Amino acid sequence: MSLLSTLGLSIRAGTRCLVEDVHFSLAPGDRLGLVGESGSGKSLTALALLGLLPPGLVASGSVRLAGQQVIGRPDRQIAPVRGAVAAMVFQDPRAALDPLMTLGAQLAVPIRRRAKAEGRRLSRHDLRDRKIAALERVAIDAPERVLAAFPHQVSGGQRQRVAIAMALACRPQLLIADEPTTALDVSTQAEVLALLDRLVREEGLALLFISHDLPVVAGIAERVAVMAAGRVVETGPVAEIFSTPRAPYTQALIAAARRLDDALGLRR
Ligand SMILES: Nc1ncnc2c1ncn2[C@@H]1O[C@H](COP(=O)(O)OP(=O)(O)OP(=O)(O)O)[C@@H](O)[C@H]1O
Repeated sequence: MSLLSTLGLSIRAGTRCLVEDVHFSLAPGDRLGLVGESGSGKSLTALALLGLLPPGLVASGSVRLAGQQVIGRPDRQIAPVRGAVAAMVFQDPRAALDPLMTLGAQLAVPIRRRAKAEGRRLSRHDLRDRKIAALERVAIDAPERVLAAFPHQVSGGQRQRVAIAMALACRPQLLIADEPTTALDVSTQAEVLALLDRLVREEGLALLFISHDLPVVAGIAERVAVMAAGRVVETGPVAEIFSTPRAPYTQALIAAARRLDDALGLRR
């Protein structure tokens, strides 16, 4: 059974259609990249998958998450499915983190929620051990210091690592990562991508990785869906999309990536 499947997913703001007729599916452990230029509808698609569209936007069609229909269901019915199955990492970890709470207090929230779902009570000692283990899992040096810090007191890369640790603390089956490295400098981007790649592999997670950057997507996903102007224009295995892109928009994306490689002297 698919973990996530969409069929004819459309999103409207009044009479304006922002996303149209999107369909794809993810089985447990699959890694799908959703690529497209800014404004093509990637983020709205991701939000609609979890029933998290902002007010004023309306989704139609079908989204099934772990067998449950998301579209048209009230949030109180979707929230437990969402919490048990999926977690999301965003472009700007500052938006996902509370600036007035220490990172340790924020990390405690999903750890406690997970323990409660498993019917366990955590002692202060257990909670601390789990917080440290969660930060070690995302390769944070000096976890004690990071737990005591507020978000502005650590680097952008460390903030994103904490956000990833919080997402994984829910023990999801599916991780949705929306431009998770775009706000980071180039060397930190590479480190966070390598970390995500390792964690997804080790935990056997399904991954929906969203980016405007086709080479980045190609490095982490097995299949790619290319979006342009609110529609999926092409879907296929990464190697096939690179070697024989059919849609003119995909051809242009690949040509642009190759020109950049040439300019940087990365291709011979
Ligand atoms: N709340 C909203 N109300 C109306 N239109 C919106 C709203 N949010 C997004 N849009 C519009 O929907 C379209 C798709 O936006 P979306 O954020 O999904 O694009 P994206 O591909 O994720 O782009 P980016 O990479 O820049 O985040 C854009 O034209 C955007 O302006």
